[in-house]
Amino acid sequence: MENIRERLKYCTRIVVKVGTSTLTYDTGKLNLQRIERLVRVLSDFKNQGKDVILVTSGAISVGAAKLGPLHPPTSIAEKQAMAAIGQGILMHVYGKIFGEYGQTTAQVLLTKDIVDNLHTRKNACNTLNTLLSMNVIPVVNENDTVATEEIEFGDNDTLSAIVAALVDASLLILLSDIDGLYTCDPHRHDGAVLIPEVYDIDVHIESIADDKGTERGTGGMRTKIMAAKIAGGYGIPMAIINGNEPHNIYELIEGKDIGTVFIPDKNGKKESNAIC
Ligand SMILES: Nc1ncnc2c1ncn2[C@@H]1O[C@H](COP(=O)(O)OP(=O)(O)O)[C@@H](O)[C@H]1O
Ligand SMILES: N[C@@H](CCC(=O)OP(=O)(O)O)C(=O)O
Repeated sequence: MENIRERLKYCTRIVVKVGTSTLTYDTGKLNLQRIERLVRVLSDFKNQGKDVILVTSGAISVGAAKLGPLHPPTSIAEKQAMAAIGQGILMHVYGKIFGEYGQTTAQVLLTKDIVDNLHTRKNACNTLNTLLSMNVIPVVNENDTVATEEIEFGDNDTLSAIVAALVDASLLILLSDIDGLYTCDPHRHDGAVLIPEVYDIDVHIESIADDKGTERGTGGMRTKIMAAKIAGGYGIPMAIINGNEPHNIYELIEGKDIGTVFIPDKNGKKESNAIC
């Protein structure tokens, strides 16, 4: 069987999703050391001629931390307000650090209704692809300030898979607080074993992915499996690797045995921009 990991080095358009627990400390504030390392790796990929799209979480956490511990969000409106505060801080930090490596970033905020509607989906698609043609790094998040239940993705794992489809990416990487998909949640069970490759997301795989993640993450493994299904449907491989050391992305791309790689169904659509 062809080694999918060997092929990862040829991926030219990469979507990287980073979650709140990877981006922030327990204080809710940004882990600048880690962000700097991540930005350096992604900028290096740009210098190699690859297209890079960053899907970032963290707006609510960073906004709440800015207001201080006396203001924990208690309602949806407060979370939305905190996202409005935090999103600006996130973009300022990304803009500054990517700028130090000569890269230009652009903020793209999406909600589910935008992607569900043919007309607005086409607009999102055109904007993302035009930014990439301009050599810009789109920095994507859910538009939390307006997202309520009916129009939200609810988690950035799913959002990142949709974004990967919108730009016809060759690889989606989820940076998690764990090394990949295990036979059961290692935080709750002993004897969990890492699964290096998944060829078929069947009921067994779905049953081992728990939705209870860490306190600061959303969705646990279940939303990551949903993301792998969406990406796989468009012929896009997805990897889950530990984001504690952004250098891990190099190892993955070099074909090293790291994380879990979901191999897409050969019958996946894989028409160019099939979703648009
Ligand atoms: N089968 C599984 N394998 C690995 N982790 C799992 C599994 N089931 C549930 N999890 C949980 O999912 C968590 C990762 O998801 P999450 O908390 O949403 O954080 P993030 O989005 O930052 O990766 C892990 O820390 C782990 O506790
Ligand atoms: N859009 C939200 C994060 C949603 C989300 O999926 O968070 P995470 O599980 O940390 O990737 C924010 O920026 O705070």
